Amino acid sequence: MTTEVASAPSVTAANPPVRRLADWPAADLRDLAAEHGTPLYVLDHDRIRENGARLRQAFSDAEISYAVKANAIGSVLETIADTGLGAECASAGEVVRALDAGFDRVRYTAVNPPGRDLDRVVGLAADHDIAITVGASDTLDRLAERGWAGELFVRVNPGVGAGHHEKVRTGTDPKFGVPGERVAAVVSKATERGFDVRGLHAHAGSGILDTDDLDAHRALVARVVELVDEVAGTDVALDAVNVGGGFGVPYRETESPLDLATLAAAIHEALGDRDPALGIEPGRYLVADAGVLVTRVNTVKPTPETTVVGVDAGMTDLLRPALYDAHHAIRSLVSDADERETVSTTVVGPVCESADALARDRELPAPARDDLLAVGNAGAYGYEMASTYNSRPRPAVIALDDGESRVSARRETIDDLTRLEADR
Ligand SMILES: Cc1ncc(COP(=O)(O)O)c(C=O)c1O
Ligand SMILES: N[C@@H](CCCC[NH3+])C(=O)O
Repeated sequence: MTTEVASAPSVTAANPPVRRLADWPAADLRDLAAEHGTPLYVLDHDRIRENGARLRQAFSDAEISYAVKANAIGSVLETIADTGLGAECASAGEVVRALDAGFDRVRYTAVNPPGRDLDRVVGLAADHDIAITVGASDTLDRLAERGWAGELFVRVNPGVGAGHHEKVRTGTDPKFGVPGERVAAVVSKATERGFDVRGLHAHAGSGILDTDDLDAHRALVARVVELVDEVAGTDVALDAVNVGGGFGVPYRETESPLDLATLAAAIHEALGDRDPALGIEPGRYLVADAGVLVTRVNTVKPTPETTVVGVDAGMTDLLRPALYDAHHAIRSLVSDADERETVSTTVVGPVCESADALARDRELPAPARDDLLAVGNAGAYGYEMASTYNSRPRPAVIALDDGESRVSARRETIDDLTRLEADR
């Protein structure tokens, strides 16, 4: 079903590098909540296209693959596939969903891949453009056993980690990538086995925003280049490097957006006079500010420390605050917000865990029962990391597209929760 919305959230010709929560029209979000209930994810596909356009402009010479893990809803994937980007996938499930959505180029980054995933991806590669990135010598053996002879990247552990939280700094975590001193040996093994080794891959982490961390991008590229040179010493010429994703977006009002042109220049400078085919694989950057989570206030409880505002979305809908202490902007959608006094609040969900808070110590117009609140930057790693813990059905997802809204994912029901269980 499609519904007209009064006005699509502002899509300006200028394509600003950031869209703040305040830029979303409250009346439209209230209408959508009235029609579809809460909690509700709203994803603006026009904004996703804008984010893609800025990336393509800054990295016009690079192969850009969308990291599907940021948001794998079919309608989002279709929108991104239509812009001509490729897909970076972390599992066979993501590969299948990306191909179904129409991506014609897939990069599968196999992290400790289950055999079932390798079987599926190798099977699909017979008919599709799929390259596989391996981060362990064992994965080469397991691919050879399956008769794989396609395009391959070797993921290196760059020893350079960056990102918004220690749990997302993969570049220094030995779980990810081949250690530097083993890279040349793994590349020669892959070549001897007859794989079409295209190049090296590295990823520093996720949510890299500030200026210091641009240095992390430079250091990562410099390390990859060093390893490409080392491999060249063994007479294998690599013609591509993929420097991963991790491009951050501002979650706080005080943060500035990443300057993509500066980032692209830093990467090119670090590549030096070599001219390998450059690949990048951003996820968050495409979808984060294209999404909000709309939630309704159920309880308001004044306490000596704070006003506890109980809403109907929690860590099962948006895990990031509980998992990473991530900051998401939060805003009242009531029409008389300006007339209310401001109070200090802690916004909590309905889950039986003290980690279940969406925001702590936030000033909000005094919330009342049934008010609607919006949580910003919910388009990346939001619905994707939702769970049914506490037997809570997952929220619905609405797409805004060219002035219309449609359901991208229906609200899960309590009956859905038991659909995998055997008959008793
Ligand atoms: C290998 C790889 N590529 C790309 C990404 C996308 O990261 P982001 O969404 O921060 O751009 C990730 C996630 O951190 C990743 O692990
Ligand atoms: N899930 C993380 C990003 C991790 C990306 C995967 N390597 C987040 O919400 O910030």
